[in-house]
This record gives sequence, structure tokens and C-alpha cells, in this order.
Amino acid sequence: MDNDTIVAIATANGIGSIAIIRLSGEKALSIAKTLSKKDNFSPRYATLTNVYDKNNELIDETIIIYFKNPHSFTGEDVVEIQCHGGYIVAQSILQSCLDAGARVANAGEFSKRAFFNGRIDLSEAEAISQLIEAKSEDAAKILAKQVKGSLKEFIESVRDEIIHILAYSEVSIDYAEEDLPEDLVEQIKAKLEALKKQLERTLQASKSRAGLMQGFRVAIVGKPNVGKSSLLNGLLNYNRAIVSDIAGTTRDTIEEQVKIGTHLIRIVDTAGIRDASDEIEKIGIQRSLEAIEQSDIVVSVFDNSRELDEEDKQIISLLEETQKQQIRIKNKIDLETKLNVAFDFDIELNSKDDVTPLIKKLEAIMDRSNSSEEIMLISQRQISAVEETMENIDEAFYPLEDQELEIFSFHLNEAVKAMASITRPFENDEMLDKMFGSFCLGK
Ligand SMILES: Nc1nc2c(c(=O)[nH]1)N(C=O)[C@@H](CNc1ccc(C(=O)N[C@@H](CCC(=O)O)C(=O)O)cc1)CN2
Ligand SMILES: Nc1nc2c(ncn2[C@@H]2O[C@H](COP(=O)(O)OP(=O)(O)OP(=O)(O)O)[C@@H](O)[C@H]2O)c(=O)[nH]1
Ligand SMILES: [K+]
Ligand SMILES: [Mg+2]
Repeated sequence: MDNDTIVAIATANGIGSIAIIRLSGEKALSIAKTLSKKDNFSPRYATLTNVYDKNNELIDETIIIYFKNPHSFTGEDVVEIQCHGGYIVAQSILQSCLDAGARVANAGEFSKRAFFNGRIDLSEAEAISQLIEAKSEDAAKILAKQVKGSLKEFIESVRDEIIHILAYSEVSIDYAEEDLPEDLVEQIKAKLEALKKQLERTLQASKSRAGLMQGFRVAIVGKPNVGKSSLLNGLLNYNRAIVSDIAGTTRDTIEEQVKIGTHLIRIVDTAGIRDASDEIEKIGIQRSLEAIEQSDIVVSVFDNSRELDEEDKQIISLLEETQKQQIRIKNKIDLETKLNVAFDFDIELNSKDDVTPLIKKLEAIMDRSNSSEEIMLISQRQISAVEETMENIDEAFYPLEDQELEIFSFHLNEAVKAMASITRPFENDEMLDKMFGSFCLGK
């Protein structure tokens, strides 16, 4: 790591009442002094002061807070300059910081420094990064706990348990001529089994809650003219998509974000699925199939005022193949019933009038996916690490049986390494660059 003093605008880009410029590194305090022409700043006091550019022109009246190392977010000297918001002032102050010797921070560089200075571990860093983009209140609650170390504690307890088991075997390798006693082998096996079960539970809970963390995707499908776009408009509460009595009105997929209950979800309205001869419509149908693939919840719509036909049947067989959560809707119930199907509908609607039943159902499905399991892995990186840990535990069983303790130790060591990579990896700069590189600027 270098000794540069880094600077970034930490607040969102756009019009807002205030903005924060954050500096970290050896020169942070001297830069604050230069910009403000003040002799000193008391650590952790908010100081109201003017800030000037290199030509001594007033930029803004600001509040500056100095955090003396190591008592700061990064562990280095940190200065925060709180100025008026908008596009110009914060940029001018940033430029003045550069003129005074700072350089622009890379994405995630503040968090990276906090990590290298031992202020946070990787699981906490990932939680900070995801908290900013949380897609539901439940997700935010889990992440807030992880920012304070809840995942770290779990990972470290698992790691310690493996190390404990490893110690038995290492002692035998180093000091004993004999094999491990049979009852000890059984005890170790039981412990490893229990660990595996616990990790498996964590993995399953994490995967089933992926929608909660990443935001649910909901696809609306059905044959042409059943009222899919009317449904989308109802969910959004404004006329986003064109609705008409012409079959094939929606040609492309339409994607919109909306808040339902405590969840921020993406809804995808698709072109009606049917056997199309029209080339453009064929592409639209392909997109509908993709939308189903990419969704967490599939809402299928059928027209109550028409008899079931071949196109409906095609859709039904398509839905039978998918493993996704589903909601089946009988639409246009204000019209005379002609639809005759074998399966039960989840909801009956008049999508032009009121889609509240669908909103309630979606909310129930999304809330349900928030299992009571406390521990949750929040990135593919963490999931892969746990999977690697489990594989190595698996591979440790046979050599343990056969009293090949060196091979047994090797696999448990690998398991410890994989586990540690979630919080504090032994090596691997490349992985760190990749991880912090995906952070927001200014984080
Ligand atoms: N203005 C501001 N708000 C912010 C942050 C920030 O960096 N600046 N944060 C950034 O993500 C979050 C808060 N997290 C923080 C964590 C530690 C320290 C810190 O300075 N810790 C020192 C001093 C502790 C103390 O004074 O009690 C330490 O732990 O030694 C600051 C912010 C959210 N709000
Ligand atoms: N009576 C009645 N008409 C409806 C209802 N929902 C939709 N419609 C009408 O059905 C027609 C088709 O609605 P759309 O929302 O465009 O249907 P769509 O499934 O998006 O159609 P495509 O995009 O062409 O596949 C329009 O004339 C709507 O006004 C309903 O609940 N009752
Ligand atoms: K239509
Ligand atoms: Mg449509």
C-alpha cells in the first residue's frame, strides 16, 4: 500500500443540501489547514470555517471534522469537509485538495485502508458496501449487524473449531509413534459432521434469501392480451406500459423498480407468449422466456373471459417446468367466465380496477423468504469459501479413518484457509483488489 493522501466526495452525486469531501492519509490535516487558513483543528470537533482555493478565492463556508489517527474510520488521519451540496462546490473543494497534495481515491480505497489497518475485516467491508445498496429493510437489518461483526464472529468460531480439531492430529504427528485412539477418531468425526451440518444450514439459508438481499425480480407472463401490462401499470400505480386491445402490444420487455411492503423489487412485463410468425414478436417471446429464467417469482396471467386454448396450454407446460415461485392469476373477472382450467388460481383479479390482492401475495412470498436463521452469507465470494471449506472437511474423513494424519491435517488446513478468506485472508492481493474495486467511489 502507498502513503498517498486520498480524497473523494463521499456523498451522492447530485443536488442535495450538503456534501462531504473525505480525506485520509498523512497530509489530511495539513491540507485542511491550507484550505481553511486555520492553524489547528481539535480532533473530533466540528469546526465552522471558510475554505479557499489556491488563488485565495472563497469557495464555501464549511464544517470540518478532523479524526486523528488511529481513531478514525481508516485508522489514518481523516478530515471531513462538509460543504453545500450540488455539482460545483464539492468539486471545487476536491480540486483544492488535489492542488494541496492529495490524489483521488480509487473505488473502495477508504474501506481497503480500514481493512489493512485492522479497523474492519473483509466480511464487515462487504457488509458496508452492500448496506449502501440494500434492497429491503430486512436485508439492511442483517447487514447493519454484519457491519458490527456478526458474520465475523460466526466465521471465526467455525475456524477456531477446525483449528482445535487440527491440534489433536498435529500433536499425534509430532510426538506420538502410535495411531490416534479409536474413540478419539470417533469424537473428531462427530465434531466434523456437526460442523458440516451447520455450514450446510448456513449455505441453504443464504441461498434461499438471495432475493431478499439482491432484490426480488418478478416476471409477468401470459399469452397476448390477457392484461399483463395492465397489471404492471397497476403495481406501479401509473400508466407506464401501453395497454390496448390489440394482441401483441408489448413487443419488448419493460423493466421497472417499485417498492412493495419493505422490499424494493424489479418487475418485468413481457411480450405475450405465443407461436409467432412475426420475426419481431419471436424475439419478444424469447425475451419472455429469458425473463422467467432470470426471475425469482413468476406471475402468470390468464383471461377469464376466454376459453383455454393451445397458447394457454403451452404456457402452462412452460410453468410446470420451472422451479420458481409462482403466482397464477385469473384476470378480467368482471367479464363473463369462459375459462375452464384444471388448476386452482392463486388470485382472481380485475387488473384495470385493483391489483391489491397481487401486492399482498407478493409481499407474503417475499417476507416468507426471510428465514429465522441468523447467519447469512452475502456474496458469491463467501459462498464459494464455505463450499470449499465443506469439500475439504469431506475429504478429511477418509484419511482420518486410515490414520493418514498428514493428509487429514492438510485438508483441515485448507478448510481453515478457506474459512479465514471470508474475514482475513492469509494472502492474495488480487482477490482484495477485485473485491474493493467493486465498491462505491468514496467508500
Ligand atoms: N460523517 C461520517 N459519517 C459516517 C461515516 C463516516 O466515515 N463519516 N461512516 C463511515 O463508514 C459510518 C460510521 N462509521 C464509522 C466508524 C468508525 C469511525 C471512527 O472514527 N472510529 C474511531 C473513533 C471512535 C470514536 O470516536 O468513538 C475509532 O474507532 O477509533 C467513524 C465512522 C456512517 N457514518
Ligand atoms: N374487462 C377487463 N379488461 C381488461 C382487464 N385487464 C386488462 N383488460 C383489457 O385487456 C386488453 C389487453 O390488456 P393489456 O394490458 O394490453 O394486455 P397484455 O397482456 O399486456 O397484452 P400484450 O402486451 O399484447 O401481450 C386491454 O384492452 C385492457 O384494457 C380486466 O381485468 N378486465
Ligand atoms: K394488448
Ligand atoms: Mg402488454
